[in-house]
Amino acid sequence: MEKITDMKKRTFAVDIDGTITENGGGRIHLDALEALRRLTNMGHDVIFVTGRSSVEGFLLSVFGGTTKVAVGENGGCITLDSNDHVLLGNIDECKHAFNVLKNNLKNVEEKYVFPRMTEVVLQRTFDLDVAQKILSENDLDVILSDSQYAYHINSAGIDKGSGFREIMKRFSITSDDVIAIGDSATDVPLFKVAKTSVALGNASDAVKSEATMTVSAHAGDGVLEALDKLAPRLSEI
Ligand SMILES: O=C(O)COP(=O)(O)O
Ligand SMILES: [Mg+2]
Repeated sequence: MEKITDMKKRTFAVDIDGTITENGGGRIHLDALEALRRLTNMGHDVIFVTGRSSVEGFLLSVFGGTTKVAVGENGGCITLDSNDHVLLGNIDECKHAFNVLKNNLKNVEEKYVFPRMTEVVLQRTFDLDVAQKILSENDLDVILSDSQYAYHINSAGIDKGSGFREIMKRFSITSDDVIAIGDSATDVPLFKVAKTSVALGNASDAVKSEATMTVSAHAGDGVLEALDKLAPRLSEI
């Protein structure tokens, strides 16, 4: 397992819900956030990549003291500053897919979240496989995914991996330098653009099988366990 003992700059691509939050309510695991701030102070980049809005991810980076850029909307939007957003997805085709689902399936309801510019966020109140079948029968080229907190309808080709690749292009980051940390299926595309990927203890076996390493602790405790394994020097500063 790779250890960060050299001072080569790394980029940590970190999920939010189920990764640095303590529970379904979104409360931040403060020790995990402090460890991520320490990594930033050491000269590494720590970038949140989330299914929440990119504004929430950006604000967390400001208040948390990590790198001031965020990928949100499950890869659909990047926020570079308070009024600088890069839209990578197209919300109209997501809204059309939502209406088709609503007309063909019971309990398809939007989730009340912060406003989205590129995707539709749904409550986890219907069978995902049945919904996927309806979308393909209607030739709707969108992605329906489950973060364990919400279902997301994103444009075709839009996921956390494509969103983070946009960051990598803009900041000349190579996969070798990326360490991805996450808990759910929506993080798997992000794992695939990283040389090192960590699935937390609360991740499913399917998600764990897609990561290069797993930890036993859940959420924020799992982030601390992973950083101890990857960056033992962290505790020395
Ligand atoms: O809003 C969600 O779907 C959960 O977001 P996450 O990608 O930070 O886990
Ligand atoms: Mg998550």
